[in-house]
Amino acid sequence: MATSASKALRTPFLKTPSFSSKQPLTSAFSVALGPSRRAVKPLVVVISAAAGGLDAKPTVLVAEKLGEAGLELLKEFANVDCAYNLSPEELCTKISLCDALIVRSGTKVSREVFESSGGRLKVVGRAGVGIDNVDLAAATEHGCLVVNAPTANTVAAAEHGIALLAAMARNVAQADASVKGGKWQRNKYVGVSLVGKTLAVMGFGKVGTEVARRAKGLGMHVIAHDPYAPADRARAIGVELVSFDEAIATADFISLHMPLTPATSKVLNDETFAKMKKGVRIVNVARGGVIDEEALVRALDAGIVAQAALDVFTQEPPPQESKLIQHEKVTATPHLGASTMEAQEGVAIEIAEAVVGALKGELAATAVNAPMVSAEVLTELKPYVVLAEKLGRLAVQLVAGGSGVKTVKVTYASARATDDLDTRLLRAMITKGIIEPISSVFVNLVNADFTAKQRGLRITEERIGLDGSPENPLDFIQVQIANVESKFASAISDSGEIKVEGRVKDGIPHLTKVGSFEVDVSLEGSIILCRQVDQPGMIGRVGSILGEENVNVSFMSVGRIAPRKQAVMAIGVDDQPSKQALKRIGEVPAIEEFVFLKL
Ligand SMILES: NC(=O)c1ccc[n+]([C@@H]2O[C@H](COP(=O)([O-])OP(=O)(O)OC[C@H]3O[C@@H](n4cnc5c(N)ncnc54)[C@H](O)[C@@H]3O)[C@@H](O)[C@H]2O)c1
Ligand SMILES: O=C(O)[C@H](O)COP(=O)(O)O
Repeated sequence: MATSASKALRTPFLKTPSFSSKQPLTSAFSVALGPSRRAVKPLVVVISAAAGGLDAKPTVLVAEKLGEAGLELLKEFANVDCAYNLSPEELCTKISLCDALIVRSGTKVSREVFESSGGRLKVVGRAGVGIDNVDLAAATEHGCLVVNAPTANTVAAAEHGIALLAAMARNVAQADASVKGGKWQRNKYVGVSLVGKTLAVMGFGKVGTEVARRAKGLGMHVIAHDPYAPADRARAIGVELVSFDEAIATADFISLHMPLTPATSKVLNDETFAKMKKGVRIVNVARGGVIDEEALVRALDAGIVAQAALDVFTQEPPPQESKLIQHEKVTATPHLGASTMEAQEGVAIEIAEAVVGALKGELAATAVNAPMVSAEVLTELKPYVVLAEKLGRLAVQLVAGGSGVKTVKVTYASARATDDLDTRLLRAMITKGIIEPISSVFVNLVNADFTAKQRGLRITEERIGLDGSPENPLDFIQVQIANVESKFASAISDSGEIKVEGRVKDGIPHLTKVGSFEVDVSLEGSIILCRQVDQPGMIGRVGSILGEENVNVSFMSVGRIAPRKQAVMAIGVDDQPSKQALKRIGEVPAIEEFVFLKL
């Protein structure tokens, strides 16, 4: 609680916003391996999640079958509730008792799920790649981290794609059904060869790349379309990246490997089927929604598409009477791409480690809805992260009640090149520091920008380039709040904003400027700021009041404009002073205003 007195305004102990008790925010890294197996180390920020009390274990709801090794890992750290085939209503009811949720593709993690969690759900783990069944916007708005397991099922999906490609080309499934039906139709099931044929891989990511590699081994000519894939990665395995139109117009086989997004939804439709080579064959192990399924039935009937092999469907399971799955030219499997023993074991371990790591606030798995910050950068920024949050907390507590905080300017002074200083984490922590003391909202790296925007808080960032050694990422951080009045008038800078500035010294964040006054107090415990007429004995007088009131002083510093003129005294205290102690400080004749700020 911030408390202040301004003799000029005669408003001692202004009522200020209270702190809500929230779970602590800790930072963690996560590590993901991309298709090139290069380590990418995204940062995630999650909350220790023992909602049942400090010592209670967190609860993880596993809503779809997960490999045993993953469950064992989870059980070492959390209470694990395996509850499969929950209805949406049952999931919403259960979720309020859970800190983490693990799903595969069969569970819709809708906005209602996040709303029903009452803020307890901190991590959603998707045991697989596709996160189209998770409402990411809702997760972000609720500060819930979403992690996935992006690498463990890549090979399984690619192998299933190749299996479908070959099975389709040689009518394996249809011929098998025919033999089991007592027939021997050798002429009916004459297939087509793969060798020498052109395969268009649509989506040249992890699975697409592995499919391309394998198809080349089968002697196919492989082209790929992916607007975001680097050409050199394709070239390295002898694949040419081409436009969408060229890919679909020249391919004998098309294999789909892009995510389902607004841009890829129904990307194969009447119009695009019409541009394909007559007799093209299509494999889909990506997502059903990338194909307009009714248009595919028309294209199959018209002979534009000779055959399709589908592992995924718009609706899963598809209705039994679906013309598509009943079509004799269609081979269908029930979303089996990731379903190998090896992949499921790998996915289970990958997601369990990610979720446990996230719940612990340690190294966690891949964050889907948080910015990526490398592990090295995070280690380096750690003390500045603390500084950023504390400066935000200080600045907002200096705002006079009734002044709405709308515009915040953050200045980073650094000798580093602009592209060598990632400030997203710092901005998120300043946002947290500013918003949390004045609301009941929980802010973390996941929802900081969203929460600021929602509250109409505009945070602008500016860099001051310094000469000198770029050894330290930052020299100082300055937070300014414009267009507000302050309950501590001395915090207003010459240009009219509340201004606080801080530096990291020996790994400890320090407050080094308030308004136009230089101070130096470590940002630990709480702070009392006093403006006084500079004169001998002030430190002693305030110090003895605090001593008599049993408040331990950790630090004291005086910043003044000139000897015997106005000065600001910053006092670091370990304990919260009583109202009586603050009243006595306010009664010291030379003190013109003071404020108590909780960090
Ligand atoms: N059937 C299964 O069981 C199964 C298993 C694993 C993955 N999948 C699905 O396969 C797909 C690919 O998975 P991944 O691990 O390779 O993902 P990935 O992110 O590594 O690759 C996806 C690629 O698609 C590209 N892309 C995005 N938009 C595109 C567009 N408009 N056109 C073309 N390319 C586009 C991306 O640039 C990326 O390179 C996902 O939809 C995933 O859910 C299915
Ligand atoms: O996106 C994925 O990882 C695959 O579609 C696998 O989904 P599943 O975990 O439901 O098998």
